[in-house]
Amino acid sequence: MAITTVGVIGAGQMGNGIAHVAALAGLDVVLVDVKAEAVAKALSTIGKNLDRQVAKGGIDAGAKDAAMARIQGGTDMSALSAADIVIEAATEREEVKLSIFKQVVPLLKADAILASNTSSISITRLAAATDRPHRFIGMHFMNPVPVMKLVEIIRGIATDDATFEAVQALADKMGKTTAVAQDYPAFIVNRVLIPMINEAVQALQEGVGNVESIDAALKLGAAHPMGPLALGDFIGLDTCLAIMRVLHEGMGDSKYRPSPLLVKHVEAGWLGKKTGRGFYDYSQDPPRPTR
Ligand SMILES: CC(=O)CC(=O)SCCNC(=O)CCNC(=O)[C@H](O)C(C)(C)COP(=O)(O)OP(=O)(O)OC[C@H]1O[C@@H](n2cnc3c(N)ncnc32)[C@H](O)[C@@H]1OP(=O)(O)O
Ligand SMILES: NC(=O)C1=CN([C@@H]2O[C@H](COP(=O)(O)OP(=O)(O)OC[C@H]3O[C@@H](n4cnc5c(N)ncnc54)[C@H](OP(=O)(O)O)[C@@H]3O)[C@@H](O)[C@H]2O)C=CC1
Repeated sequence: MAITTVGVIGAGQMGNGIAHVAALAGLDVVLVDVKAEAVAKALSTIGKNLDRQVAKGGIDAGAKDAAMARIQGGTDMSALSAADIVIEAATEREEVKLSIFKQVVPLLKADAILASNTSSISITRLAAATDRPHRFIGMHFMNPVPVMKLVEIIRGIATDDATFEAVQALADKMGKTTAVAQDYPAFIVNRVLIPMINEAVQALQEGVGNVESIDAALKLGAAHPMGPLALGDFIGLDTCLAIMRVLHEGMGDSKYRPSPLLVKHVEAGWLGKKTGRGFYDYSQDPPRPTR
């Protein structure tokens, strides 16, 4: 099945990145969110990120304009009826995703693929709540989507071969390399990465180091491009906590216990870069460590 139109649900940091890369790959994109402001912000971010690629000589201005023209943004879910595949990239909460699928499934083409960009939630369980478990799959992009090479593909227990092959071909067309993960809590990347971030928060809580020393230690001592606390802020601390909770519950092992300091940050609404404060204060330039 040839995919020419991609629907994206959720115009946050991942949704805008997925729309950006799909449009640049020559696909038509329908980007929907519950809030018109989120769609407007996403379109503006995509424009800025494409400008950056033009300025660096990666693409020409014509390619930017053509990509922008291929993206139709809005709040009307019925626009997704044109899509050959819909990639759900809304907030990492199972009840949000389930309510989206309930609303969207009746609008889709009979043979459309439904994919979730979930960071951690069972693909089999999400698929079972739709009318098409065989055409449901995990298509997990990494942040920032225009930069990171990987797409993790997660098959649910019912995902058929045609769906898997179509999604692998789509990832190729979008210039990504794929890694296949089995459907266990948080799959591969986040099974390893998010407990590392959680451990850095726990080390901060215990006073093993401060924000600056913990991030410097991993950047300079283990060649990570960002320190774990800056990376947590970049991902979103709400998303990190949601993933830890899925791991904790799904594996039933106390080693995945979320750090109480991570919980407190989320309770305070200090979700990281997207809210202006996390382990760093982003109102300062450069961002200032908060502890
Ligand atoms: C939670 C999950 O479910 C899964 C996940 O995604 S986990 C998170 C995975 N991501 C990571 O681990 C990211 C780690 N960090 C990095 O790789 C780097 O710090 C970074 C790529 C984000 C920034 O790199 P940097 O060298 O500090 O900055 P900078 O030089 O400005 O940018 C490098 C390139 O990325 C581009 N870029 C940076 N941020 C970007 C963004 N948000 N959107 C688009 N492009 C971006 C820049 O234009 C630049 O492009 P060129 O190479 O063509 O020049
Ligand atoms: N952040 C990351 O590094 C990565 C995240 N992911 C996954 O991608 C998904 C999105 O994450 P991310 O982009 O960071 O999150 P964001 O918080 O940036 O964006 C989520 C968007 O979804 C919107 N939304 C919420 N409910 C609905 C709904 N019912 N219908 C349509 N849109 C809705 C939100 O609106 P509002 O703000 O109004 O709630 C927001 O605009 C999550 O599943 C996450 O786990 C995957 C890889 C990396």
